[in-house]
Amino acid sequence: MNAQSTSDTSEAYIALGANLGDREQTLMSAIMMLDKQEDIKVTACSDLYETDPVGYTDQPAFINMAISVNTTLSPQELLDRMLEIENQLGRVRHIRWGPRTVDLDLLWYEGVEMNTETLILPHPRMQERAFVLVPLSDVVREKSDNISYFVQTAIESLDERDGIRRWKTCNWPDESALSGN
Ligand SMILES: Nc1ncnc2c1ncn2[C@@H]1O[C@H](COP(=O)(O)OP(=O)(O)OP(=O)(O)O)[C@@H](O)[C@H]1O
Ligand SMILES: Nc1nc2c(c(=O)[nH]1)N=C(CO)CN2
Repeated sequence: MNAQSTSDTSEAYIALGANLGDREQTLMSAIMMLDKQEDIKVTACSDLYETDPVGYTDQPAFINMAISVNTTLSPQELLDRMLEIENQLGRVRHIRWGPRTVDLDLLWYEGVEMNTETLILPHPRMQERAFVLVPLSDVVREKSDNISYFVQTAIESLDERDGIRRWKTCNWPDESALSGN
């Protein structure tokens, strides 16, 4: 059974990005692969945004999204599943901040702050990235917890919000809502 919202489940937020191959198809595959796991349920999905590359700029535009999940996994277990999915979808690491088939970042995990060699929470660079915060604001809008306040405050503090274009809507779990927008 998929992870439902009970006392042993936690809410987490994941950012997705892609700028190689069929970006939209790859991102939807990643979301479906997460949701198919017994201990992860995807609960909401942002719109899809086309975004100009940040950091290393000589690369194609990205599609960026964010999702919320309920999970019974620990933060590290959840990250490990995300990295497995990146590998299954053919991600190869070349240049830091360079082109990628798919990138999954764990942004925030309910009630957890941590800093290990393999996982930092909340994600250390999320506050400065419009390509993360704008999609994330779609999925935190209805939330009553402090993530919503955190995201809103961070968006207001951004120096730069250009280069982010709404591309398509995503009415998860109705995949057909993606086509023909
Ligand atoms: N919150 C986090 N989410 C995802 N990866 C993290 C996180 N904290 C630490 N990491 C570590 O970062 C490593 C490298 O991640 P990745 O290759 O996706 O970086 P990047 O996308 O190039 O850059 P950035 O981290 O700035 O987005 C991962 O293998 C993981 O162990
Ligand atoms: N627009 C955009 N730029 C980026 C992105 C991304 O997802 N979107 N990811 C990066 C590495 O994490 C570096 N630069």
